[in-house]
Amino acid sequence: MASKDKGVFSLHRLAQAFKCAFQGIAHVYLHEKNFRFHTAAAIVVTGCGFIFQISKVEWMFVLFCIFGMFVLEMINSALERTVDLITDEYRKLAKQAKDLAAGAVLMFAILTVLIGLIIFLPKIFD
Ligand SMILES: Nc1ncnc2c1ncn2[C@@H]1O[C@H](COP(=O)(O)OP(=O)(O)OP(=O)(O)O)[C@@H](O)[C@H]1O
Repeated sequence: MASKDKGVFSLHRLAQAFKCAFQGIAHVYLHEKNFRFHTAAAIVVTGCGFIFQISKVEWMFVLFCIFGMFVLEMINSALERTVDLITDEYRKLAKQAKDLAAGAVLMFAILTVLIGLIIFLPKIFD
């Protein structure tokens, strides 16, 4: 019966899903300083995009980096909370899980910096 109900489209359920998603975004913004740092960086980079009048394709790369960073940071935070929910003891697997997620964020941050340099450095020197 419950699985049947899930298949039925409901505006109320859709609104609930959006509400939960926005609560997640508000939570990560309020509780994760890295997320606030990414937000500040995103505002600066967006400003630079307008100042240097970057092309449509460059905007696509910039937006991909900005939203990719937000998404990864949120997944990292979700994983940290999940691990903390499972154990508050020191566990090798808990360390690996958290370090892997942090490593994924770092990898994307490096990509973001490289793309930023490729787009903005030539314009700065022009
Ligand atoms: N239960 C645990 N067992 C083993 N190692 C852990 C455990 N919890 C955390 N660690 C280690 O401590 C590091 C920091 O963990 P923590 O949960 O404090 O994340 P953080 O990087 O401080 O998070 P934030 O992004 O919120 O600053 C992890 O990357 C991991 O190496």
